[in-house]
Amino acid sequence: MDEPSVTGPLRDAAGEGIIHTRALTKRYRGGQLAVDGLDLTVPAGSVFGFLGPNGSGKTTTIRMLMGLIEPTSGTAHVLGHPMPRATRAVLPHVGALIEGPALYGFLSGRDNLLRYDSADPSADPRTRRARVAAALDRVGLAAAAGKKAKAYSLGMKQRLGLAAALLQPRRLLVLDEPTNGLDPQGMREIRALIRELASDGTTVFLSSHLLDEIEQVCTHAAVMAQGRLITQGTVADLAAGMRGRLVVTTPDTADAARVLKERGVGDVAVTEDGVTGEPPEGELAELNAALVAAGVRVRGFGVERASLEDAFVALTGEGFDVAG
Ligand SMILES: Nc1ncnc2c1ncn2[C@@H]1O[C@H](COP(=O)(O)OP(=O)(O)OP(=O)(O)O)[C@@H](O)[C@H]1O
Repeated sequence: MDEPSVTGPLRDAAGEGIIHTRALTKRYRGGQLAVDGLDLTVPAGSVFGFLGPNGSGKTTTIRMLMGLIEPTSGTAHVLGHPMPRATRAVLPHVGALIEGPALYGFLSGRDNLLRYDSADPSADPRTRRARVAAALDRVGLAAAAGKKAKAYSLGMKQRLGLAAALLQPRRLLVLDEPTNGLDPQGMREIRALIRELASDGTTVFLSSHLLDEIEQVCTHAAVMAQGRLITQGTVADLAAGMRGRLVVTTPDTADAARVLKERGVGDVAVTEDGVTGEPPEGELAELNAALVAAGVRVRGFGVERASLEDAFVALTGEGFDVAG
């Protein structure tokens, strides 16, 4: 048996990331190329957003990372070990919430976790009750622990799934669309919980098709489209790569548009309450002064930061118009 054992501190192998893939590729039997030559590096301690529209290959990638399916070609390392070869050694250090938690509706939240933990050969039965109580507390389900899971809201079920992932100390949490199907309040709660989990050093890898979710929660992101990696980096760098947009709020839109064009501003567009354009290379204050000198009543003036959505559209040439 040449399966590597995970002893001592798990490595961020040679600084190569908690997750590291090279040319990772999956072609399903039907011929569908779901993941195509993926090179992914997830830094230790990051909250890493894996972003892409439905069908872009996120779940397939996660299933390869977790050793659930074999890649067609390429390699994947998790915590410094090759997957799927080291699956049994690596998975006890990874908390995963993939495709919704599998719950028994007739059991209470607490009993679901007790049952889940007792199915884990690496879990110590002597500390089981205490660990279950701590995990329930962590996700804010202590008060509802005795309720049957079928009476839980979707958000509570999702929290219970997270609690299951937290029953043991984890180096890495892998969450596949953790807020899918939740209402805005439920989404806020799960996002706050993810931030909190990350603040104690756990690396979190989460997939999402929601750009604003990635912007709110993640330090790093990778963008997928049609099985291919479009870009990866810090969220700040991805958005900063975009130049943003000049926004002038004014009732005098025609005059404002004329002045901006005269001053060489590109892509000038009139909106309901003003004019927008490409940010100028030169001094912003001079442009503002020119508007005022031309009698334009300027009520707001500035460059709006580009969003990750702008970055995505610019990178892929597509909108990010996918429904929940
Ligand atoms: N078991 C399978 N057999 C054949 N094709 C598959 C299988 N699973 C996924 N696919 C296809 O592979 C592509 C990528 O799917 P995948 O589920 O990885 O994308 P995703 O980004 O996770 O999307 P979603 O958010 O909808 O799950 C899709 O075209 C999908 O139809």
